Amino acid sequence: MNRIKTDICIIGAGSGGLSIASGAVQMGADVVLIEGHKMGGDCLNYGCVPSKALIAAGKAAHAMETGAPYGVSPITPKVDYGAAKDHVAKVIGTIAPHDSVERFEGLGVKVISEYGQFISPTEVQAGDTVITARRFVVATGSSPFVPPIPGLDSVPYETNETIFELREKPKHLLVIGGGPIGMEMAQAHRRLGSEVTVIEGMKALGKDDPELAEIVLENLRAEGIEIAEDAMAAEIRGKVGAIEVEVKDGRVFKGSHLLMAVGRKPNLEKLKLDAAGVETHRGGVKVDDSLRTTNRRVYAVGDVASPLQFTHVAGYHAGVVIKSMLFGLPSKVRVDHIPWATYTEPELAQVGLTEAQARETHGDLLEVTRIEFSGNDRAIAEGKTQGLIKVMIVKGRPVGASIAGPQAGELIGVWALVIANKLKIGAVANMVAPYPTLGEVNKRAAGAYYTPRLFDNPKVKRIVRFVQRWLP
Ligand SMILES: Cc1cc2nc3c(=O)[nH]c(=O)nc-3n(C[C@H](O)[C@H](O)[C@H](O)COP(=O)(O)OP(=O)(O)OC[C@H]3O[C@@H](n4cnc5c(N)ncnc54)[C@H](O)[C@@H]3O)c2cc1C
Ligand SMILES: NC(=O)c1ccc[n+]([C@@H]2O[C@H](COP(=O)([O-])OP(=O)(O)OC[C@H]3O[C@@H](n4cnc5c(N)ncnc54)[C@H](O)[C@@H]3O)[C@@H](O)[C@H]2O)c1
Repeated sequence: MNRIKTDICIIGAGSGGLSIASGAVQMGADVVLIEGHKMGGDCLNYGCVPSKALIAAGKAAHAMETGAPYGVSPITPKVDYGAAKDHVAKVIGTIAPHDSVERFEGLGVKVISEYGQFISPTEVQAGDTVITARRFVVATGSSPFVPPIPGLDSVPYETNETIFELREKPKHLLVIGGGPIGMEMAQAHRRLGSEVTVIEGMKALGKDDPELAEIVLENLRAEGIEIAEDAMAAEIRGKVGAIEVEVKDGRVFKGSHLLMAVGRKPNLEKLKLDAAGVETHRGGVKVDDSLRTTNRRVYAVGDVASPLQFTHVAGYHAGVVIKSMLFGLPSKVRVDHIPWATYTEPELAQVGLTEAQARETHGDLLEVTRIEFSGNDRAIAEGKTQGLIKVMIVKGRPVGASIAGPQAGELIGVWALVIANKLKIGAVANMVAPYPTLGEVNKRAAGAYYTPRLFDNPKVKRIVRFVQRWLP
């Protein structure tokens, strides 16, 4: 057995583990990084990167069919689904060197390509190496949750770990789960020429503001995607090419392929956390607000420790634990400033509280400004006027923002900045936005806060009339 002593041992080389490894080693710590499968984790190999690449292929196809309003004759694109998957693989391949063993070893990290498991509160074994470390980080991510729906064990199905390698275009894709994975994949496949049915047990895009989610769902339906809500999958039957999903109320949906997208389960099995005295709960590793587990030497970050399962959250966690592990400084996580975006078209993005959450927390103190994209000149020029931004404001400070519309994922950045730094709404209202940009909706949403205060205010009118009388 080889033995290594190090400052920091990280288990899992996905978004969280890689960020910690590169940060810690470049600041002078000795770092061991253990990865049992693919460097880059879910985001690079089975998540964000391939999904956005497939969405890009779908957009290219969709553009060919929707040129008429611009004077460009629409044509039905000839989609080579396999070639679209080549594009996906190429994108992964382009980004992969950044997350590779070679790059990390070049930075000075010792990378071990094995699964790791705790053998004591201060030791992890990976293959034939035992690592003793001052601090450990569990960054093992999550995997697709596949519920025990009767019949599913005898029917072929895809998950996010297999769909990006599928080469034959599904004639009719059934998607169980109307969350971000389900809806992004539904639209990409529809645009690439598959029929698509989404079967959602409750409300599709249910974690977002329902009014804004509806704008997206309306557009997806208009593109030909069938979205069945209140449709909890109860039984699955059939074989490749002929699959049936029966939902609780007896409705039956038929398709050729099935994608399971009903949420995630934390990757805990291989870790033997008991040996380290690290406790878990249903959602993953139990952590305090410094991301420390019940063993104070062990931290946990990213999907394995967070209900907010996003790459940027894993990256944010990395910063929090680096501060604590490397400098021994107090460091706590916040969740109120975490944005997210779903990359359908139109996109759907959120930071802070939704209107309903803000109403519940702040009651009558809440003011909500609303601006539709239909009044934005750039949106009009591009023919993308479907969209709405809402900003939730309490005593002059935004506590949440929700956007459905073109590039909502980019536009939410301004509100993420404002909420992270607890800025006043005036910070956005005072900004000069270049014309004509979609970003002007942010400024207009901030300006709308002042509209009743300035334009519908008799006191302001009296003052202006008074000053005008005396001005030379
Ligand atoms: C289809 C899809 C699309 C997504 N799109 C987005 C998006 O657009 N934007 C966004 O922000 N997020 C997106 N996500 C979520 C994002 O991928 C995750 O939040 C992110 O990857 C979590 O990072 P992580 O470091 O916690 O885990 P991961 O990236 O999953 O990395 C964990 C790593 O640990 C390894 N591992 C597990 N157990 C062990 C062990 N015992 N020993 C050694 N190694 C181990 C795994 O092999 C894996 O490589 C998407 C997810 C999916 C599935
Ligand atoms: N753009 C992004 O940032 C992005 C994209 C994809 C995934 N992700 C991350 O991955 C996570 C997982 O995504 P997801 O879409 O798998 O999960 P999710 O939990 O967000 O959505 C799953 C959906 O499946 C439904 N469901 C559960 N059981 C069902 C059943 N038996 N029949 C029908 N419907 C059922 C749920 O009601 C829910 O709406 C997300 O929460 C997010 O953190 C992010």
